[in-house]
Amino acid sequence: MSDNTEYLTGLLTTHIKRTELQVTKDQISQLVGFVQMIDKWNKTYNLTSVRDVESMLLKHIMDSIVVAPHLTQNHYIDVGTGPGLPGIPLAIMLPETHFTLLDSLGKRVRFMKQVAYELKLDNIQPVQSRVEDYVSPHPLNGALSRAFASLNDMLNWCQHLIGNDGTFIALKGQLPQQEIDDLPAGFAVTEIVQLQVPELDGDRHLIKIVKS
Ligand SMILES: C[S@@+](CC[C@H](N)C(=O)[O-])C[C@H]1O[C@@H](n2cnc3c(N)ncnc32)[C@H](O)[C@@H]1O
Repeated sequence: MSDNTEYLTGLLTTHIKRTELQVTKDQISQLVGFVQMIDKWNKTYNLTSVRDVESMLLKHIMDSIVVAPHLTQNHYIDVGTGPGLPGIPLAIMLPETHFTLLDSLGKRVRFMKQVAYELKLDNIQPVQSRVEDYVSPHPLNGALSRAFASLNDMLNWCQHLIGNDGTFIALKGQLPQQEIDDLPAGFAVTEIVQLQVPELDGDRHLIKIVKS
C-alpha cells in the first residue's frame, strides 16, 4: 500500500484553511493518522460506511472538528461513538479536555484503544457499554452524540450521567424541529448553532440542551 500521508496532510490543511479553526501541524498529523487507521481497520472491523479517505476527511474529520469551539467544559462523554466520532478528532483538537468514548460494540472499542496507543492520546477513555447501563466513575460535564439516536432517546438514555449543571449536545443534519418540539419534560434547548463544514452539502446543526 502506498504511503498517502503527504497527500492527506495537504488535503486536510486545505480544508482547515477554509475555516477559522487553529490547528497545529502535530494535530493535523494526528488527525491524518486517525483517518489512516480507520481506513486500515475498516476492511475487517466495518467501522464506517464511508469507504474512501477523501470523504472520511470531510465527513468524519472536518464534520467533527468544527464542533471544538463549542465545547467549553472539562469532561464529556461521547455516546454511541462508533470508531470515535466525533470524540477522537475533538480530543486531538482539545488536549486539555477529557473524553469518555462509549460504544456497545467491542470491536469498535478495541479499535479506539489502539488509536489511543498509536496516537499517544491520553485524554480519551474508550469504554464498552450500553449507555443506559453505564455508571461513570468520574463526574461528567456534558454528553455529546452524532448519528446516535433521536433527541428523546438520547436524553432518556443519558440523563443519569449528567448533573443539573451539565449540557447535552446533539449533532444533527437537518434541524429536527419535530424532535425539538417533542423534547421530554424537564429539558430545554438553550442554543442551536448552524455549523459550516467546507465542501459538505446539506445542513449541519449543533443543539445544546440542559435540564430545566
Ligand atoms: C450510526 S453509529 C454512529 C457512530 C458515530 N457516532 C458517528 O457519528 O459516525 C451508532 C453507534 O451507536 C452504537 N450504539 C447503538 N446503541 C447503543 C447504546 N444503547 N449504547 C451505546 N452505544 C450504542 C452502535 O454500536 C454504533 O457504533
